[in-house]
Amino acid sequence: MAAPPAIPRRGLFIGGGWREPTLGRRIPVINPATEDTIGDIPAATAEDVELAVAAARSAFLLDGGSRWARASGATRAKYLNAIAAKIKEKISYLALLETVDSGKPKDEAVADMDDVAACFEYYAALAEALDGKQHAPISLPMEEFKTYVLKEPIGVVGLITPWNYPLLMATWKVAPALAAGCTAVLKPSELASLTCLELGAICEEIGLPSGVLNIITGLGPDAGAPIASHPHVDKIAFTGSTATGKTIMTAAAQMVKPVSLELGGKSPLVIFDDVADIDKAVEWAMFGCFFNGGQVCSATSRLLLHEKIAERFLDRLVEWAKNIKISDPLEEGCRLGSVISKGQYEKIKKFISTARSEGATILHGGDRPKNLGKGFFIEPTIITGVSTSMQIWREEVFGPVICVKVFKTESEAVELANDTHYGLAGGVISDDLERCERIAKVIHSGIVWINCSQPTLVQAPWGGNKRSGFGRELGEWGLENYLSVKQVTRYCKDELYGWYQRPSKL
Ligand SMILES: NC(=O)c1ccc[n+]([C@@H]2O[C@H](COP(=O)([O-])OP(=O)(O)OC[C@H]3O[C@@H](n4cnc5c(N)ncnc54)[C@H](O)[C@@H]3O)[C@@H](O)[C@H]2O)c1
Ligand SMILES: C[N+](C)(C)CC=O
Repeated sequence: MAAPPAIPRRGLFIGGGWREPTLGRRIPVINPATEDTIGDIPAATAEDVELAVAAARSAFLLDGGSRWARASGATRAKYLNAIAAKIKEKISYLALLETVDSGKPKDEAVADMDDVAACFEYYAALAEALDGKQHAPISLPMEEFKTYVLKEPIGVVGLITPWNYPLLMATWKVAPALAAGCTAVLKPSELASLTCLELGAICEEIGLPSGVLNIITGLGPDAGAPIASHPHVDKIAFTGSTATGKTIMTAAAQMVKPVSLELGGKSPLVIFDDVADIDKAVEWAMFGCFFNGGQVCSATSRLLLHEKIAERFLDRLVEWAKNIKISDPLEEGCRLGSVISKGQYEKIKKFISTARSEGATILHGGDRPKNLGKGFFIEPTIITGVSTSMQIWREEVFGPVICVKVFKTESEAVELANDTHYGLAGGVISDDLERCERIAKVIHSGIVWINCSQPTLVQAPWGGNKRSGFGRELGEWGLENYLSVKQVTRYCKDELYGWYQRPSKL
């Protein structure tokens, strides 16, 4: 088993340096796999947010913006590539920190850190490409005007992120925001902030200009809310629960501040009877809801099985689920770690007991694994006998819990797939590709996977519809989130425009 890493004691990262929170408060860091307190993080309040926003604003405006906001994209790209290089250099350490902070298996944390570095590199390339996209001419049907477009950074952005992929979800915002020329205040989740604070240390090491990225840790209402309502924060990008998303949108609305919201989900995975290889489909169903302990916004937690394969499929699913290595996430080969916190553990247990009391069947799991007396571990859980009015069908669990329904026809499958207020993702597994394409068009979601579940590609747009939020991260859409489009129009004839009559010369 890998040795647990040393936990650094960090302050808030503001204006390129470290400072203790104004009120001196700190929040304990608990390793969810052992329940041990392993360190603490600063608990920022509105006073610290003031300092961070002021640092970000002055970095945005410094020297007329020539140091950052109006520097060439190529200049900013050098910093983003330098951050990526440092992440790669420290990958094992960062992955171990993420593991003990979040409870996710070490192998998953390593993959997350790879994705973090790749995301910084990707947006470095887009920052460079942005230089060539400035002054793009607009074709006009007249000659007296010439128009071109500038893409400018929105300003100071507030980035508020969740705990399930702590550094990766922060990176999905930080990398494009900095590539665009914005300056930022990042507020990661109080439940997992360690790697985000290390990002501050990396920015310091590579010499990122002071104030370009500020990192404030603390509770949502104390440190997140003042960012959302701050008059000098020009945009909020938020990933988290639908409930918090609504609060943030309400606060931002008071200043007509733009927001992008990546919220929760209850995504379907539809599996047809024509699949030749049942095990291949079973593995994707597992990946869709047990990866990261099911604490994935896009988890395909509603499994829809064609009646002809349902029994066979569920038998195999249970066999595969029994075979998952559940252990301390630092152990080699671990494939299911603990969930993030005691609160989340209890919430998931409550979802399972409510499903049981509403008449569903717990086909597999539902409890703490017998070999693990400590830590917030829950077995991979498969629930059948579900009706569409049950809580387990309607609400996001954010844990390793799949609920299953059986369908007879393609149209019934589509109706069930769309029977949700959410609209983040969905998947279909069938050997009939025409059918897959047909279903991809009619699932109401921002993402559809065919013959898989969960691949996340930095080049492709990510985001949802309905109560899963709006706006798209990743790809070129992720950069547009942080850019404002300005038209510049010039009158270019020597003559008068000629609308008003020239007064006679005296
Ligand atoms: N759509 C996506 O891409 C995506 C990705 C990851 C997670 N999520 C969603 O995130 C949720 C789980 O994450 P969570 O429990 O950290 O969510 P959460 O809403 O509890 O917290 C998210 C962030 O908001 C902050 N916050 C809380 N209250 C606040 C307030 N009043 N004002 C400002 N900030 C506040 C928290 O401190 C945290 O940093 C799930 O619903 C999941 O689906 C979505
Ligand atoms: C997209 N993903 C899976 C990395 C994070 C969503 O929770």
